[in-house]
Amino acid sequence: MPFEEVTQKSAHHPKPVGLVLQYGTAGFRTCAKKLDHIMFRMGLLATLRSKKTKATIGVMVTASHNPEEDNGVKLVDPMGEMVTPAWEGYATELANAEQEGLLPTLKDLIEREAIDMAQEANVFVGKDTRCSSESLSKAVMDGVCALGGHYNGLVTTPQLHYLVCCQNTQGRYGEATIKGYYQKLSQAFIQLTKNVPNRTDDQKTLLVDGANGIGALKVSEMETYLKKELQLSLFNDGSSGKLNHLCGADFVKVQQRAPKGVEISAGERCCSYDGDADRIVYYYTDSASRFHLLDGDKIATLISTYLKDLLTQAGLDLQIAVVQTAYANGSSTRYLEDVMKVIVRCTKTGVKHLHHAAQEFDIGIYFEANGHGTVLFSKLAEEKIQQLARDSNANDERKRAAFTLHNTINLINQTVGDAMSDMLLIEAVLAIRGMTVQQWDAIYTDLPNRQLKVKVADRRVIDTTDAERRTVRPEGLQEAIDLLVKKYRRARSFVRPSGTEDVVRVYAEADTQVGLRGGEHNLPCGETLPDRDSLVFSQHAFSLLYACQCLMMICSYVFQESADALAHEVSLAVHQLAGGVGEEPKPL
Ligand SMILES: CC(=O)N[C@H]1[C@@H](OP(=O)(O)O)O[C@H](CO)[C@@H](O)[C@@H]1O
Ligand SMILES: [Mg+2]
Repeated sequence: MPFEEVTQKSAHHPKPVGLVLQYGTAGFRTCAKKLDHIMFRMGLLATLRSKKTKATIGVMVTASHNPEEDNGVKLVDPMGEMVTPAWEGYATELANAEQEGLLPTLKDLIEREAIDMAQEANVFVGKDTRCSSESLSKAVMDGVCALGGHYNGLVTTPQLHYLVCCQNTQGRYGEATIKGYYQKLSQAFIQLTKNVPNRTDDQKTLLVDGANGIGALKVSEMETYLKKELQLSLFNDGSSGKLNHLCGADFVKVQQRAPKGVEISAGERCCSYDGDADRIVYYYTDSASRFHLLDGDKIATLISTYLKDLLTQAGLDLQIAVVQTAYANGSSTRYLEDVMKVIVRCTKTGVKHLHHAAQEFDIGIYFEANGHGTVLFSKLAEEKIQQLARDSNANDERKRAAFTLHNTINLINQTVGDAMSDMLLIEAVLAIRGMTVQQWDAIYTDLPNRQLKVKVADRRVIDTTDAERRTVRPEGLQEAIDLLVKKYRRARSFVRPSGTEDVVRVYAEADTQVGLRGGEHNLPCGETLPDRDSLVFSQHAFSLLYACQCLMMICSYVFQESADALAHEVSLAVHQLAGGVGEEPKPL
């Protein structure tokens, strides 16, 4: 009986009494030391899910952008998507059963789901480069072995999703090997860029910050397949630095500055992956050394502009939508709705929510502002594109557009956001449209924004609604936020409990000086800007150019200061009304 083996093996992976963890935004995630029993149990659960679905299931051991000391685990369903919500619930039940309750919980689950235990099981296990991932993935394998078969390997999260999908579609999505993944993506990239006239060396080179993680390893493996059509300068490749430390997509996005360890010259195109390479952000510095970030919102805009134009050229009537979360910059939403006239949806944070919403459209482009996203094509959309590419009566322009769309589909990892696939797509789009990173950046201007974290005793006291844009609990918090937001123009702020860290996240954006305290505003370099009144009166003394430059600088710092001030004030409200622990948040 397999249950005897479960009992025997689970004794090697004991649960610390009383420890309660929840399957959150991206599975279980916490300090690696607390996860051994969770891994074993997720091995068991994945095997049951495999028996239930009669398909290969994936288990990924990673804590993505979290610090090196953390780890985590999440399950991947047969088509490469996140595990279905009911099974997230089972995961939490199984994880929290005390040692003696494990077997009854397992048996109860088998009964509820009517699982045929004689059915074969197949589980792919992936892991990132964290030190703890080695032993934790072995714990998963122990769980799998107690009930079924396995696969093991060092892969990025999106590679695992891809492998699972290929395996369960009998190769229709691609070959279920890492080599197959590199070949599929590289061939599509080469096809897309081969006819681009005058692609300069600048367009063919890109700086990549690998966050000292698995993405660095894997992107250098892929480079040979790209046949010099894209040449990468890889930084933070894991040879010396620490995973995600002062580098990687999350650091760059949240800190709004370049990562450590990357030598950037003015105007050079750079990108950063996160720790498991399912996110990407781009950036550059201008000639005045100012940092410019191109995040998930800018990526979504670039890709939707590209796809919309291709559909027009192809004469295909397919509905495009962009899915965002509350973290999307207000300027991006406005641009997409008002200028591009595409449908925009807002969902809760977490890729599973965005992915689900994107599936409702012919072409659903989803990106979290942090750079996690991809594009989904419905079956109908893919068929229409294929048909047109084969149609001998269609004119050359339409057919060319259909071929380009077909190669674009092959370049995209539709199972989940994928830094490597997204990077190739962005590079192809920039090449095809002959755009520089500065031109891309200029499509719209981000509203200054700030993200902060507040420590509270129990973050579950915060309950949200309206895709997390408003709080319903604790009492008085939303009213306080509303009052604070009113002090600023074009301002927006919301708070929500994180699903991956023990903090409450605060987001604020604003574009106006209204509500700022008067007096001096200090630049980061320590210089003092004149206050508003003296600026107005002293304009006569300035040359026009100098006045404009000065004004632009002031605007940029003052606007940023509004976003910072609002974020700080909202953090204080959270601290006061939601059980903040430790010192009150300090102004930035
Ligand atoms: C503001 C933010 O970036 N939140 C991230 C973060 O979730 P939180 O629930 O906010 O901790 O990690 C998730 C998993 O990687 C990612 O999907 C999400 O976008
Ligand atoms: Mg990640």
